[in-house]
Amino acid sequence: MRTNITLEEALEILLRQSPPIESIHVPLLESVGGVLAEDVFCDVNMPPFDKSPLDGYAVRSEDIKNASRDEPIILEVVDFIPAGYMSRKKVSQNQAVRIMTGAKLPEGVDVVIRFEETNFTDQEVKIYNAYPSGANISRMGEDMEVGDLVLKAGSVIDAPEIGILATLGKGYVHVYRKPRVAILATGSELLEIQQPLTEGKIRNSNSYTIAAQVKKLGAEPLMLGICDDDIETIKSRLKSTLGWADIIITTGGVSVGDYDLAKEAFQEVGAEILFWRVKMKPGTPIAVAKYEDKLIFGLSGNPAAAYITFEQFVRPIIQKKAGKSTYKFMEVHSVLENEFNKISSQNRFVRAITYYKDRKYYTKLPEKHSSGVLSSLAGTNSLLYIPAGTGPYKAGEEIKVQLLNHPEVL
Ligand SMILES: Nc1nc2c(c(=O)[nH]1)N[C@H]1C(S)=C(S)[C@@H](COP(=O)(O)OP(=O)(O)OC[C@H]3O[C@@H](n4cnc5c(N)ncnc54)[C@H](O)[C@@H]3O)O[C@H]1N2
Ligand code: MOO
Repeated sequence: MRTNITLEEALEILLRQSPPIESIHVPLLESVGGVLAEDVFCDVNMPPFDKSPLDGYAVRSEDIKNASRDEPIILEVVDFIPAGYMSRKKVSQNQAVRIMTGAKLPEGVDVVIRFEETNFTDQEVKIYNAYPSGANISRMGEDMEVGDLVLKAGSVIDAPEIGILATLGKGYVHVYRKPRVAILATGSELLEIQQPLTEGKIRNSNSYTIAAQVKKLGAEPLMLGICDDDIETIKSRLKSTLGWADIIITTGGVSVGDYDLAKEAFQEVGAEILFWRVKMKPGTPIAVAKYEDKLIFGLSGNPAAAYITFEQFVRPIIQKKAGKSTYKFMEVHSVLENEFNKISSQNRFVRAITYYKDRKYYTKLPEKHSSGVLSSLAGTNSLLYIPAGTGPYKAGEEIKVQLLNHPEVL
């Protein structure tokens, strides 16, 4: 078992252990939020024909090359083409067709002129300007061409991707199955959230915070409830979910206390501990084990430590298992608005609120930031990264923050 490793080493070990899970075939709209498991190539030109992007008149540029305000060119209107219909006529010299947005251009024309720039009757149209050949025409294939790689495996499916897949006629799509994440809160001090508080007890908030984090990533959480600091109970809860879950997260019981039993329980159900303790604050005592192709994360019971270590370690693994091709946060340089005096011998993440104003990022830190404090996480959207040995930081200094709601753009 490796211990006291760096953040980078921990992530490398975890990413190595996390191939994507299998793909499934789902109806198009059910794929929203999922990750595409196949490269999608275009098999139809879009648009499939040269079309008019305007309501107006399709004409021959040659006929109108001498048009001016004082001496407009008059063309004979020989047809009318609504979208969805096509003209059988070939447009000849000094002729025009009235055409609607989206309609296929008839043979012979090479310019479309919007209504507002013309004067017209049913029989003829007056043109006041010359236009170069090709003006106001949407060319066949200008959006997508046959053979184009339009969506890459690993892309997250959002509304635009759904539109593209619909354009290509895909009623069903291959996506990676959502990772299943079981969550167990260990600690004899814990009560279910509906229970009234009794002496020495607190409610289990961690499972809910983590289930929300899992849900936000598009994965499937399953809360296994609370369990006493009793190794047999922890083991039986783990065993009951090893068949279902791709990832198990426990909170509490990973430090060095008499009742810190998580690691032992992981080993006794047959999992191999990959590492215990990472050089970071908060959440140092994190333990991770591997059981077949599943990972078991033992996170600190401290609510903010659990939240932050989830973001650093569990989130990238859920994303990688879900088939995503990016699983880092966007990192930006930002101006610190308040001072941060703590000097740490370990890398530290501090919850923060980061905003953008006048072409700069600014970051403010809530007053409370200890790993046992949950309340000040509310409203935060970023983590200030403090490398080991640096600090104190003064207000106005430039610092680096991770934006928790923005993935890195490749
Ligand atoms: N002698 C030492 N003691 C501790 C050390 C150490 O190095 N030496 N490390 C400290 C650090 S740092 C952390 S972090 C904690 C981690 O401890 P555990 O992971 O074993 O967590 P617990 O002791 O079970 O709980 C910590 C704290 O969080 C509360 N908690 C637990 N579960 C929940 C839950 N589901 N919802 C809300 N709150 C929860 C729990 O009551 C404790 O107050 O160890 C330090 N000790
Ligand atoms: O590692 Mo602990 O979460 O700092 O208190």
